[in-house]
Amino acid sequence: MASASSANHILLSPPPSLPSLLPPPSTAKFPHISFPPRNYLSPSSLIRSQPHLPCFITNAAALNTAQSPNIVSLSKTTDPDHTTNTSKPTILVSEKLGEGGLDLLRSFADVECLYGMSPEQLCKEISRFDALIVRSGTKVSREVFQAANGRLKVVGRAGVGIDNVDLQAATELGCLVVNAPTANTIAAAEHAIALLASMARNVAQSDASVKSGKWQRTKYIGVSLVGKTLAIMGFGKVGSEVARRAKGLGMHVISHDPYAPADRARAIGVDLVSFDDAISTADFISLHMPLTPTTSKVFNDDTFAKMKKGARIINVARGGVIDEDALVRALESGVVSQAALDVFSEEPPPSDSKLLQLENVTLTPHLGASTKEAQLAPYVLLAEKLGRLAVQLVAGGDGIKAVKVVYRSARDPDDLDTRLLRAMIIKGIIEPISDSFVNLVNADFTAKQKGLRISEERVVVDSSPENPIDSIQVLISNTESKFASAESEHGNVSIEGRVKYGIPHLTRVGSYSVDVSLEGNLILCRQVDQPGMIGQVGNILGEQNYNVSFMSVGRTVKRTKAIMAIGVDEEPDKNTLKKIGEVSAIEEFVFLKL
Ligand SMILES: NC(=O)C1=CN([C@@H]2O[C@H](COP(=O)(O)OP(=O)(O)OC[C@H]3O[C@@H](n4cnc5c(N)ncnc54)[C@H](O)[C@@H]3O)[C@@H](O)[C@H]2O)C=CC1
Ligand SMILES: O=C(O)C(=O)COP(=O)(O)O
Repeated sequence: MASASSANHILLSPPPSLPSLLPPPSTAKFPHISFPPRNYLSPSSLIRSQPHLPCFITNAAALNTAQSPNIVSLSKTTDPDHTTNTSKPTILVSEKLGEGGLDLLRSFADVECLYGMSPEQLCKEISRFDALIVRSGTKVSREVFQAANGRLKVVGRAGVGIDNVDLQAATELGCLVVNAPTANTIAAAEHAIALLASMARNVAQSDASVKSGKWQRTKYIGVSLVGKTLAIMGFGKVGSEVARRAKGLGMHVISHDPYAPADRARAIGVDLVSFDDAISTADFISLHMPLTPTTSKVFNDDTFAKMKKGARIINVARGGVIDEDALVRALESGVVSQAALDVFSEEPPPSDSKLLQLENVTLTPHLGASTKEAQLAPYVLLAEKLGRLAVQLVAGGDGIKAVKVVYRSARDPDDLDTRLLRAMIIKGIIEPISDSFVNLVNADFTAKQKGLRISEERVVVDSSPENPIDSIQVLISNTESKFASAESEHGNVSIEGRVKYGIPHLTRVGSYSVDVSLEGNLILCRQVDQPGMIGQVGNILGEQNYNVSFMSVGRTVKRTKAIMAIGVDEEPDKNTLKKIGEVSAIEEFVFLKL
């Protein structure tokens, strides 16, 4: 998949069987790295909000490090005149990212956030930076790469679409471009469905009408979705999620995508059809292809003319795939009866854009990726916490040789890219017992160096396909636990966790079920399952003013043995822990720092 062509370039072509963000074959020369489709575990959210790692490092993990000179050199910064060396790389963030993400970037780089720059300002500033992080609002043009004067090594796109980055110029000028293609997939799909349903029922229009004092029940009679045909144009990550949801609404779903595998579509009950068949038979047309030279203005006078009269269009992809003047004409003539648009060829659209004036158009300001969930990476956090917890359960910690990770998910195992999770588990295991700083780039290498073998298993389970992962289990074999109850029947130290309501939870220790959020500190006790245990331990902690944040009791058989998981805000002193250990019904206990 990856190949290096010269000292300064990382060249990647999409995996042969997978659709890429870019149209094959010409883009194989671009230095853009894309991940397999339907990988919900990408680090997009990291860069957006809680990054343990920035996106460009993440993407570099797809490569052999020997093939990634740009990444390697990022840690050594030279000014444009090559006169001074600084120890930290410099990163320019030109659009808003979450504070957690910025903090992490700041831990290894000098980060400057300059939001709302004009193109001229960006060109003026860029030569001071080794890396640039953008979202969809910054145009990284040839001029920007040229103005960088050779210093800019990587452009990280915190999101999917990389149409705002001049990839050709990046290639020519030796700059790596990476994106984070998956964390906002669900957000974008849900937004498409929101627009589909609200358009069909005139929600935005009637809302404005009621708020202006009117009560127009007849004017806003809508159309039903059930039994209608929806054409998904671009059956990639977002498109296929829209398809799943539309099937749930009782729609007949077809799709056009020249590169999508038919069996993947069939598995969701979607027929892949030609472009003309899709647009001529659909009642609703939802756009999910990338903006490329091939797809630019692919919806134009000619194609609108082929549509079923009165078709309705949703665009959560890119404004540029539609010729907006042609759309206005189609809307005015009734060829297209309604449109719901999240994206525009120019953002924000100019105030005199006709699209802003037509009542049969619903508009949102590029909100596709803007959900709280798309900005978080709870699974990544879960993975790290499980690693951290597992290592603390091992007697003598650093003797760990083999770790097995079991990912349970309703999704096809081939769709589960676990690189980031594996890296975070390794980080969680290694960092507490060594001085190493582990990130996605060096995780596998560091594990190998420490003689740690990591094996992974993906198990399909019957759970909600909405969740990328149902649970993650970390097993450490050939070792003794300092908390014997954490050992499974096969003698492995075993813990399991899930993301619940967006928060990582510990759900199993050994063969005991528990249910505690992985925050703060944790005391695990095994005791005789009898009344009054929670009170006794709670009192000991309370007497010393230690605040208990949660408690959960798990047992295998009633009135025999139970595990109590107690969350505490602060680390109890030795004396308090000793007192807990002296409670007669408590057989063993361990204090764990999360
Ligand atoms: N509104 C928003 O906030 C968001 C917008 N997006 C946009 O959605 C687009 C799709 O995102 P993903 O599904 O993650 O990308 P993806 O790469 O998984 O899917 C794109 C699909 O389009 C197909 N395609 C390429 N050329 C085509 C053509 N001429 N006709 C039909 N299909 C074609 C590809 O084969 C691929 O299957 C992104 O490129 C981005 O521009 C993505 C996330 C959020
Ligand atoms: O990820 C994408 O392609 C998007 O369109 C989201 O853009 P944003 O990061 O919200 O500016």
